Amino acid sequence: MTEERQISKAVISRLPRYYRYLGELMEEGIERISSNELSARMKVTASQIRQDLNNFGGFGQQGYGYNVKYLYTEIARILGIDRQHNLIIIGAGNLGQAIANYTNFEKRGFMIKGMFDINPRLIGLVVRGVEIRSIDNLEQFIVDNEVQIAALTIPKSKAPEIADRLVRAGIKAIWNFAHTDLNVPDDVVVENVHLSESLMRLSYRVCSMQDERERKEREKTV
Ligand SMILES: NC(=O)c1ccc[n+]([C@@H]2O[C@H](COP(=O)([O-])OP(=O)(O)OC[C@H]3O[C@@H](n4cnc5c(N)ncnc54)[C@H](O)[C@@H]3O)[C@@H](O)[C@H]2O)c1
Repeated sequence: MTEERQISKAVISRLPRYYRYLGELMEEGIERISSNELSARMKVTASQIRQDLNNFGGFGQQGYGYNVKYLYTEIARILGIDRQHNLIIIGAGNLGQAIANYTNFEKRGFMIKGMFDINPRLIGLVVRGVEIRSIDNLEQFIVDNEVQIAALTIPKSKAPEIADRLVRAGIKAIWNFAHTDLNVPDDVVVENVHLSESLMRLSYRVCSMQDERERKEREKTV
């Protein structure tokens, strides 16, 4: 993974989208694609695509385009989704159970090994084959199951304390859904997922468009 360290965060953040489009191309039986065709599908400029994909030694060939399967496999390798990651979910409420019920994570190599909660009414229940366990058994479970990633779907007031426990137990990656920023050591990565922030961005865009339409209407009537 040494060469990947130089790739900018912006490029890395775009790779999952390339991966999704390439997967769709493979499903359609398309074996190769030019940057122009990919650009039309993805609605990003062909030069952006060339720049992004050139980071990996240029999978494209003049006059041939990109080999879809090769690019798909390489991006999977770069993202590390060609290997298995063991994952646990902390907080087996609405969101935790929704994540456990989603089957596609396993197809990407993310194996949900266990769920943890403090609610005695939930402990012992099984969600799509994944048992909900007492948080008391967290540390031992992490070691026994070589868990690398923990999804945090607990109230924000509990998140810092649980994050500390996870880090002490050896967790290296936290998928944080709790609405709070976590303080973790440098060798632990956190990916925050906040649906409400995404909705706020959507709100801004829809309101801006509406304001613009109203401004134009007013100009017409003046
Ligand atoms: N990031 C997002 O986009 C997003 C979206 C929805 C909800 N959330 C947040 O995710 C969290 C969960 O939401 P929800 O709707 O599933 O809530 P929920 O109340 O249904 O589930 C929370 C679960 O966490 C458990 N819990 C509480 N303290 C715990 C602890 N110390 N250890 C283990 N388990 C503990 C509770 O018993 C409960 O089962 C909330 O903080 C919510 O604000 C985030």
